[in-house]
Amino acid sequence: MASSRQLLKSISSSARLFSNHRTQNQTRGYKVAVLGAAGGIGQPCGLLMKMNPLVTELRLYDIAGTPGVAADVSHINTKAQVKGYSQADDGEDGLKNALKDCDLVIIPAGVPRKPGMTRDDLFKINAGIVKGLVEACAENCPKAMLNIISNPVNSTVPIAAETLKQKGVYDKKKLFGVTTLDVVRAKTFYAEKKGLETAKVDVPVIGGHAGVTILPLFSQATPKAALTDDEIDALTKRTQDGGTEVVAAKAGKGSATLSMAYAGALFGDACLRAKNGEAGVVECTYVESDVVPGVEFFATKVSLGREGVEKIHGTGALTAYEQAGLDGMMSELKDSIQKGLDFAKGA
Ligand SMILES: NC(=O)c1ccc[n+]([C@@H]2O[C@H](COP(=O)([O-])OP(=O)(O)OC[C@H]3O[C@@H](n4cnc5c(N)ncnc54)[C@H](O)[C@@H]3O)[C@@H](O)[C@H]2O)c1
Ligand SMILES: O=C(O)C[C@H](O)C(=O)O
Repeated sequence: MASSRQLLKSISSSARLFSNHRTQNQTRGYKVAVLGAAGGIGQPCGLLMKMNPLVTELRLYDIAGTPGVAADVSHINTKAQVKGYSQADDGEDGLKNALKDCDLVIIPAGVPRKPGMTRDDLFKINAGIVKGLVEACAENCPKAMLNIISNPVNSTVPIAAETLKQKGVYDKKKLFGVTTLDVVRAKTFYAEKKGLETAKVDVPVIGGHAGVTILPLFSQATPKAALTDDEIDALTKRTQDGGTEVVAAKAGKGSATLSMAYAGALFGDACLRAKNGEAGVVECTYVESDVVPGVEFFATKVSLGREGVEKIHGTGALTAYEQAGLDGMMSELKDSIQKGLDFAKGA
């Protein structure tokens, strides 16, 4: 068992995940808000963003409960100043003040799945929550990068895009659906299967974030390891069903929270590093894209820069199995995008 000294050492070296680049770039400080900050994802995500040296102000917003979360997180001895805002304590000003001039807004607000539900079953409640929060972002921090975690991501990102358009502040370079957890899972499952060092593994995941729309590209995984067709099929299905695996294991107590907070903090950090001028920041993310004809939003590898999306990469060469996966997701992805756009347009 690790001694507490070893444990602390390992936590601080994970914290260096967030700080390796800072010797080369002049470090600026950024204002970051987490909306839904008292929730299962919001609390650990707030904690991880408090550990990020690029964050100077961390605003934690939820309907209720955020003053307690903020007081707790604020005692951690890193430089970010933490403040909690809630509708219950601050009324309408809570959200406004949480968002004022933010550089990055991370949104895990909304209800999670229970066993037997699809992500689309969350649309009824979460669509309105995301629309309302994005309207407030448009009014209070129109230049912020927005990281949308709330499900169904395939629809909530189009809702956010349309909402920002209606407010006259849409910048497609700054709106991201967070699909990092799919990448995290694909890397973990591939490394476990092939006995590889997990930290050195990369697996791109394209498409969207629900069932068959999640398409891991094991043909492009690095380091390369031989995989049989059956292994590829099993790894692909496990990645697509990763969220459902957690929902089933939690047996009615929600969906992935800790691994999502980790993934959300990694993606948030990538946005901040790019904003801070670090070169070569590339992440898979669901953005407005013309890589695949017929769908307006799609996840592939994206190079990030100071202003957000710098370059959207293509899918790369696909195997016949992957091409079939891409063809097979199109109608679901199209429908989910249209559903989001229609909702935001009030159609
Ligand atoms: N993108 C992904 O990969 C991914 C992964 C896991 C979960 N999720 C999604 O993230 C969302 C949150 O999951 P969770 O487990 O944290 O749920 P949770 O219920 O534990 O927390 C959600 C929080 O959002 C808050 N909230 C609701 N409406 C709000 C509003 N209008 N303003 C501010 N806060 C509001 C709630 O009060 C609650 O504290 C769900 O929709 C879930 O499906 C996405
Ligand atoms: O599966 C869910 O409902 C939550 C999330 O989208 C996940 O992939 O874990």
